[in-house]
Amino acid sequence: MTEVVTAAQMRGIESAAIEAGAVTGAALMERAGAGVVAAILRQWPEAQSATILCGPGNNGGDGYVIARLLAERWWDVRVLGMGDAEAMPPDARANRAAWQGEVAPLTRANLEAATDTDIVVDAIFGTGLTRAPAGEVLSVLKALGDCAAPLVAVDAPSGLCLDRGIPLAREGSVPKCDLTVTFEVPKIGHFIADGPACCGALEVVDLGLSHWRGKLGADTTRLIDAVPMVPPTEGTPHILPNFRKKTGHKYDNGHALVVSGGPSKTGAARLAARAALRIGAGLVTVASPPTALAENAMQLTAIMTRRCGGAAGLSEILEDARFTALCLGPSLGVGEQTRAMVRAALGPRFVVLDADALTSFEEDPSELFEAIAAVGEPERVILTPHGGEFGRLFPDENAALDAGDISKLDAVREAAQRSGAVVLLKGADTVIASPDGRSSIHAAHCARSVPWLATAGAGDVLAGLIAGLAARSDDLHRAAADATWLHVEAARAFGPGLIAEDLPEMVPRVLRDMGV
Ligand SMILES: NC(=O)C1=CN([C@@H]2O[C@H](COP(=O)(O)OP(=O)(O)OC[C@H]3O[C@@H](n4cnc5c(N)ncnc54)[C@H](OP(=O)(O)O)[C@@H]3O)[C@@H](O)[C@H]2O)[C@@H](O)CC1
Ligand SMILES: [K+]
Repeated sequence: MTEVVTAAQMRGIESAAIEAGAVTGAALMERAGAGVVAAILRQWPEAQSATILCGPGNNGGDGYVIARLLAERWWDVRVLGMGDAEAMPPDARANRAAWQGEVAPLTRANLEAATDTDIVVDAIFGTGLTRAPAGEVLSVLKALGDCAAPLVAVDAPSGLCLDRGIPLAREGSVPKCDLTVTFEVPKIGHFIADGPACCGALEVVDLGLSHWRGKLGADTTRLIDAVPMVPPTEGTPHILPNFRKKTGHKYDNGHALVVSGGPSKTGAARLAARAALRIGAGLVTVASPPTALAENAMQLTAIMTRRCGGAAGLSEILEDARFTALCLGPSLGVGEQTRAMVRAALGPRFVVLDADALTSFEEDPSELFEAIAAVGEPERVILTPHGGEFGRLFPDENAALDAGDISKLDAVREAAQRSGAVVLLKGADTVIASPDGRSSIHAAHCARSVPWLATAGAGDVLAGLIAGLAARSDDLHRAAADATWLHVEAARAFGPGLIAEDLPEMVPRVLRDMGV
């Protein structure tokens, strides 16, 4: 998996390399600018002219390198620059001085006058954006949205916070780019919240800093491959070992239990159960209230059924230690009976709590967190809320997220610490965080965009995939990350028209195509 970093971590990598004498800032800027030029030439081989918008810092410095390199290729290049050249950081100042052409002021009027350009390059702000753009530069950013020419962002669409993926000014203040070219390693803001929609396709230019990247802490966020990058990442070898079943007895691949709701509320559990079986749990059983047993049994074949009378019945079933993972919540009903079942479920096995198992603790989430803590074994429980359920369980984190004070990543990390559980917050940007500090992001954007996955029951399937993988795994975070990837991949493989029942049926094809 690829790491994704904050702006501060990126600065740390860059300055460690420079301080060690391995590279100069000027050389990095040249590599960065050359990387953007190469990406532009690949993407728009017919283009001949560009308007480069250069900011007052090193992002602007990259812009001056790009202007020079394109002019050397006989492109017609126009530069609009912001700020006083003397006040620029040294490498940027040197590159501005090396630019032989004119630098017109970066104003909305000058941008709108540049109608005859093939490409517009946004090199106004990158990782150094510290506050909301205002005044003339804000006006320029808004006007960029109306540009007819393709828009290429250097490191980031200007105005986007690369830690939170949100505009630092108000909505509409970050241009929607066709291509974003970032450096060395993608930033968190490229993948969460508004980031992917603003970035367009994302390309990463290697600056040769992998040695210093390797010194990032263990709590660095991972990107769940395959990522929406250009060119597309080839293969997904890291996933293979986890998807491959153990040769041997069916019990060697675990036994997943999915708890069903009552009569006419049983479909969600069956969807989850089928997903768990398809992803390779050795056995899957649906625990059903007696009143819904016939309804479940009539629609299940390879999946077994067990009569389960409430929390006491569940405890009895779980005396069989061969149940290695449990999924509980889809269509289970909200209330004390579900709370009691959750308490009964927590124990020496992986437990996926979804939907009603989460909402049932809305009045007092601490009751759930105390029950999880009482199990004593870390990383045994995963909570898989959508945005609404997350707000019910973690109102403080959710309020800070809504206010833009913290990123989705940090909100989920805090939720993992607060709950003592792995937390997976669903969305087109899915974030997973564990109490041990690990975090992962999956962005279903660009080539991996699957709007048709927003369909009834898709969440139940995800819960089942996690339970099925966890049943034969020893790492719940990893199982959740791989299930998230597979969920999107199955939706991509089916395409538009998808309904939740189709997702488990696509799993064999996806696994086969991966070479599992
Ligand atoms: N990391 C790497 O390996 C490499 C990084 N490289 C490049 O460097 C970029 C980072 O450069 P950077 O640190 O100079 O920051 P950058 O984004 O240019 O902005 C800072 C300037 O903007 C200003 N400013 C900020 N907010 C503002 C606002 N709202 N409104 C107005 N002004 C505002 C701020 O002013 P100040 O806050 O100082 O008053 C300062 O002048 C990075 O994104 C990448 O492109 C490559 O060259 C080489 C390899
Ligand atoms: K930029």
